[in-house]
Amino acid sequence: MESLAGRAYLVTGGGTGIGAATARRLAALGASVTVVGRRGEPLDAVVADVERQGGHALAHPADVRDPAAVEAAADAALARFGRLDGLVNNAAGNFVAPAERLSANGWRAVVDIVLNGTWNCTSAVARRMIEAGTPGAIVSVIATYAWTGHPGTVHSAAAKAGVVAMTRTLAVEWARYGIRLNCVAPGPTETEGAGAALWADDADRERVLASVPLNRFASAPEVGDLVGLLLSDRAGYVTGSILTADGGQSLGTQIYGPPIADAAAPTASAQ
Ligand SMILES: CCC/C=C/C(=O)SCCNC(=O)CCNC(=O)[C@H](O)C(C)(C)COP(=O)([O-])OP(=O)([O-])OC[C@H]1O[C@@H](n2cnc3c(N)ncnc32)[C@H](O)[C@@H]1OP(=O)([O-])[O-]
Ligand SMILES: NC(=O)C1=CN([C@@H]2O[C@H](COP(=O)(O)OP(=O)(O)OC[C@H]3O[C@@H](n4cnc5c(N)ncnc54)[C@H](OP(=O)(O)O)[C@@H]3O)[C@@H](O)[C@H]2O)C=CC1
Repeated sequence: MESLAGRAYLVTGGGTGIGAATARRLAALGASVTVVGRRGEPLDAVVADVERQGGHALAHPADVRDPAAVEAAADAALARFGRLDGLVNNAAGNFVAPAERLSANGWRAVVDIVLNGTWNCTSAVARRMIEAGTPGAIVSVIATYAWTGHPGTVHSAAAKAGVVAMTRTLAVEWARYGIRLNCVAPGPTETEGAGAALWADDADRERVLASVPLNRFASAPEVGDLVGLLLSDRAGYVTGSILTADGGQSLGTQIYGPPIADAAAPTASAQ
């Protein structure tokens, strides 16, 4: 099993869903975690949880769209834990809107959080690591529609594609500092945020489920595990890569022969 003992990471969107599960996972692997998000309350709950398990965590409310607030978050993490070994870019905003009805502000809100926010955090954390001579790793949580596209979420698809290009560019540029950058691309994952934004009713959920060959949603902790793996030394030769964990969704569904639902295959479990 990988270990992150003694290391310190910043996790954006660390108060809910995949971000909270990731923060808990990193803490369980021995890392100190600074969780960042706009609302203080969910961040505090994650910190309390980590501390109950004997770990170390800090809540720092900040909007990733605000470069000064992100700089302050990185400073607070350094001041508290004395080092920064990397970052998880997990904060995001999303909603379904037909592109022809998407307002300029709607586009800007999502692209600012996902693309500019990722840059603000990546730049703030990496500059401090470079200055301190600390090698480390950055993982950004994207979505497979960064390369397939996704009708209904053009803002998010375009922004996540930008994060992929940023990751690949900086993986080469910052290799000389020992900083690895990778992405995790989860498929539909059971979280309140995604549920509200993307599959608000049963019919939507069923449609999403039917698009996944493994026929289930991912859980937030299993995505958090993969982030932990990519941050760890077990992935020490992995950089500029995308780890897809989407139950096969981006490969499409069977269109020839009988529908998969008619076959007597068991439902895949999380084990
Ligand atoms: C495979 C699955 C992949 C999953 C990926 C995920 O990311 S899941 C993660 C999911 N988790 C989350 O998404 C959690 C975080 N999400 C959020 O904070 C919000 O959803 C946010 C992204 C809108 C940002 O909030 P904010 O306070 O910065 O912004 P604001 O409220 O001021 O609005 C700005 C503009 O957007 C407009 N607009 C908003 N909604 C809709 C809509 N449904 N329809 C149309 N338009 C909409 C709104 O009208 C306004 O434009 P206007 O009227 O001025 O022209
Ligand atoms: N769930 C899914 O099916 C999938 C999710 N993903 C990706 O996983 C990541 C996590 O999503 P998920 O856990 O599902 O959803 P959540 O809505 O739970 O997570 C989004 C987090 O981002 C934070 N956030 C949003 N805007 C900002 C901002 N401007 N500044 C700082 N923090 C912000 C939110 O906290 P707050 O509101 O307090 O700021 C929240 O904690 C996202 O990158 C998403 O795109 C990818 C593929 C599938």
